[in-house]
Amino acid sequence: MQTIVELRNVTKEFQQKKAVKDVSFSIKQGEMVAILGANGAGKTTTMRMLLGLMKPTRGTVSLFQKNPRQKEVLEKIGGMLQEVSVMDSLKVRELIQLIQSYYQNPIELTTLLELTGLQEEDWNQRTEKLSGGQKRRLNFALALAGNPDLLFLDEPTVGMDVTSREQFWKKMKELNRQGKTILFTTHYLQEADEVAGRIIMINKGEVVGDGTPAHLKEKLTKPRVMFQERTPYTLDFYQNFPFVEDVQKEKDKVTLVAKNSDQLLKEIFDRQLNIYHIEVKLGRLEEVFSQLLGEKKEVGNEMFLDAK
Ligand SMILES: Nc1ncnc2c1ncn2[C@@H]1O[C@H](COP(=O)(O)OP(=O)(O)OP(=O)(O)O)[C@@H](O)[C@H]1O
Repeated sequence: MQTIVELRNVTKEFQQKKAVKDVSFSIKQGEMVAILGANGAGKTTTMRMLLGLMKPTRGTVSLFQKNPRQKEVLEKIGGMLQEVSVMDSLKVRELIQLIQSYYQNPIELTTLLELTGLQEEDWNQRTEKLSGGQKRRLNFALALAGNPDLLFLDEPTVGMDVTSREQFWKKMKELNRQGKTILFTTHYLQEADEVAGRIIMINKGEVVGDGTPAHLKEKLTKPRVMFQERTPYTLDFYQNFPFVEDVQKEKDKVTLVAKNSDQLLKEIFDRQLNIYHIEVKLGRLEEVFSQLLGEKKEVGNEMFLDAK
């Protein structure tokens, strides 16, 4: 597949501060890529340079082998940035139609409604009257309005409720299957793990990890052997078991963090433990993060990261 996004040795400095340091990566057509990193890691700055909204201090950015500001490129890309700024005096429909008029093959309005979850009754609303969630949907609609081949989404699901988030990713996967290339940032590790084919991790302006979620987890986490007990064993028993690094036990459900999952399984079978539903799983993306980025704190089921 063709390379359509390329950063070569890109550095961005603000006064004395280096927000992005010598970053290089490329993305091929059809990829769905998540850029992850703690607050202030340089994700938005990278996104802005890709969208041609900001020039790198050094290095080159190209989209479709061209400068991101060229008209042929702008016609093929769509972007949704964190801050929601729309033209207040227009109605939703007028604004979308205005944006569509800049593109050669805009997406059909009904398809756009369906993709973005905007309701027909929102259509004639003035944009300043929309709620936060509706404004994000409108922003998403504006990113998609020109039927772009390449989409940039900066924290697209912030502020969305769980159902909206699920629906959003379902649509994104559909668009990706149709061949669109999607690059997004998020702080929700679980959604990156579920939807991204590739994760690029940025820490303090530098790329510190790049690969499929499975590849990163294989490389940087310990596997888990999980099962249920028929006969209860004590925590001590598991802690002293060969090839076990850590133990989590909740009622009859046991998770053993393995130093070596094949050897651990062999020991389990040799000793004929009275257990069932045995599964081997890779470690979690959160661990990849703590390995690569340092401190973390948990909020609900998701992991948010503190910049060090
Ligand atoms: N216009 C600017 N002027 C000065 N410093 C800036 C500017 N934009 C970003 N920075 C700094 O560059 C660094 C990277 O910021 P950036 O917004 O790219 O991070 P981020 O990874 O997107 O963070 P977050 O997850 O919080 O959105 C931060 O230290 C930030 O303060």
